[in-house]
Amino acid sequence: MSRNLVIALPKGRIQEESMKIFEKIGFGCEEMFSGSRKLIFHLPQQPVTFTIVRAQDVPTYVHHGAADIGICGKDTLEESTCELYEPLDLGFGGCDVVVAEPEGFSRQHPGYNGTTIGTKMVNVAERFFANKGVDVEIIKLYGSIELAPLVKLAHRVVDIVETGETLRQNGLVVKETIFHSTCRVIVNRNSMKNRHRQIESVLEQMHQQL
Ligand SMILES: Nc1ncnc2c1ncn2[C@@H]1O[C@H](COP(=O)(O)OP(=O)(O)OP(=O)(O)O)[C@@H](O)[C@H]1O
Ligand SMILES: O=P(O)(O)OC[C@H]1O[C@H](OP(=O)(O)OP(=O)(O)O)[C@H](O)[C@@H]1O
Repeated sequence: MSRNLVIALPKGRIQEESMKIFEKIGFGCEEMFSGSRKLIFHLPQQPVTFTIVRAQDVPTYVHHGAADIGICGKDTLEESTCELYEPLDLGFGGCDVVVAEPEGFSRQHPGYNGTTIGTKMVNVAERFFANKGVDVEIIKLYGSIELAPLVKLAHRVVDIVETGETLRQNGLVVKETIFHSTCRVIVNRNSMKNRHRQIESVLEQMHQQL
């Protein structure tokens, strides 16, 4: 008998919605909803295993075949260098990836050339500015991105905006939107071939819930 279908669920703000969509297609797991600290859950009635993975690591687990299927934001996929299938847009987890700056900054410095950019999303930022043919210095950060321009670590940031509250409370404004992001289902390339019927059926059922 083949091994269980392994599904990588993202920890954090998109975890609950991700679990809910699987619950709706009959892959509910009470223990997983109960605040357990376990990172792996085998469904009792089905050949399905869930793993709990940091959102940014989901593409890596799926790319290497440690999971057959995963859920993560389009922003995470754009940042990742993994080769994956991305068959379904789930619609939730909506946010924009933007260039933001202190209010009024562009009146004095309208261009990007010679400026510094603070961001978690180094690959996205590099591609975006390279496509514009401008020369910027990118500074890799891991969080509190909006702080960077306030303390003169960087002129601007590339970051996620959902409600806009973090920008507002820190006196920043959007200069440009790079793209809109929503959560996607991703599938390992070999799994898509070797477990085609099973994965197609899961995708079809998920699609029906949207
Ligand atoms: N306000 C938001 N901030 C960050 N991500 C958001 C927001 N709203 C929706 N998202 C989506 O949720 C996904 C997961 O975000 P989450 O903060 O849980 O994980 P993460 O980006 O890996 O952060 P962390 O470094 O805290 O683990 C993002 O990749 C993005 O697609
Ligand atoms: O538009 P909003 O609704 O305010 O959401 C956007 C903020 O949320 C995220 O930060 P997060 O909470 O993940 O903090 P961190 O970057 O410090 O990890 C993101 O990096 C923005 O700072």
